[in-house]
Amino acid sequence: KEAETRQKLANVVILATGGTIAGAGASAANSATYQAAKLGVDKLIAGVPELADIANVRGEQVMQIASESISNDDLLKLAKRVAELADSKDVDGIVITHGTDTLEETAYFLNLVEKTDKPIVVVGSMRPGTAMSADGMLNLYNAVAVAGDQQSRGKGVLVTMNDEIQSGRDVSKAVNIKTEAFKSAWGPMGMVVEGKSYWFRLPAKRHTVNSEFDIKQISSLPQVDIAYGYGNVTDTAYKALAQHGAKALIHAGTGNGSVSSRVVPALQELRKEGVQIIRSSHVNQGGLVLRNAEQPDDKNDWVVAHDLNPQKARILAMVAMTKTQDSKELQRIFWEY
Ligand SMILES: NC(=O)C[C@H](N)C(=O)O
Repeated sequence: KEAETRQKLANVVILATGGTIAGAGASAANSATYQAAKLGVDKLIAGVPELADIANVRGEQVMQIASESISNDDLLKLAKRVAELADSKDVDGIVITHGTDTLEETAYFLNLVEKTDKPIVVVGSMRPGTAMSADGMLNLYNAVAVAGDQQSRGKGVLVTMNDEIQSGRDVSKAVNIKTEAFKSAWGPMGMVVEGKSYWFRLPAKRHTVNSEFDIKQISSLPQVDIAYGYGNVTDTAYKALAQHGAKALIHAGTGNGSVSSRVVPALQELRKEGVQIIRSSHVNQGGLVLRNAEQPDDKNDWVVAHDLNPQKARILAMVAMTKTQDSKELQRIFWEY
């Protein structure tokens, strides 16, 4: 009988990368002071015995780091392992445990390059497992539930935090310290409660199986950097980043992606030298940047990041530039993904 139930349950692989969900503090009162990336994946799984009721779960430790230190090479390594597992007949869904600081970047990267409709769910926590009211156990339980659910197929890479199912493309860490940290300008796709998913929306942008990008064809990512817009800004950072090899610069602009008059000439010059200039906005939620509003993008041959925040725009620019160096193609990709 038990063997029969096990056969019916979905096979979910948990790929652990570190972060606060694997963190440990000195006392239960330490909800914000702790070391990230301490616990191994087997301990994470053992900490939530209820996982065995909803899926056949096994774990792999892909890396053990705090997510602010994730590099492009780490992204490639993780994405390639996800692709291998997605190809495997005995894997129904994949969960990635991850630090929350760059979780939105990894989730968007996977959303662009994984050619599978199997559920891929990225999850983290705001408090370490040693803290009072730790959120990691429930977030992980929900992630496994969503990854093992047939209904989650073909909806792009997902993020489960704070009982919500979010699109990996749209979601962003908008708040720190609190457990309600992850928000999307366009709202969550659904809720997951007591291991059951409730869906309300679908993503409108191209992802996973409908993406023109495939991790199996990507072996390295071009250097793309971000420079920040603010009052009294100079062009120093932009020029320095280009000098140090940036192939594209994301302008984390004020408001509508506006650019200071002190910076415009340097960006026009850098574009002439071949660096792609991509205007995005650093407003907190929903920075929609329109082409030729604020700046004459057609004349400057610049690209706008659509609704992508600067860190997500960096991810898309890197992926896109593995295929094209043409600014018009880049702009098409920014509209479509
Ligand atoms: N809550 C967290 O996971 C934060 C941690 N610094 C990380 O991103 O790894």
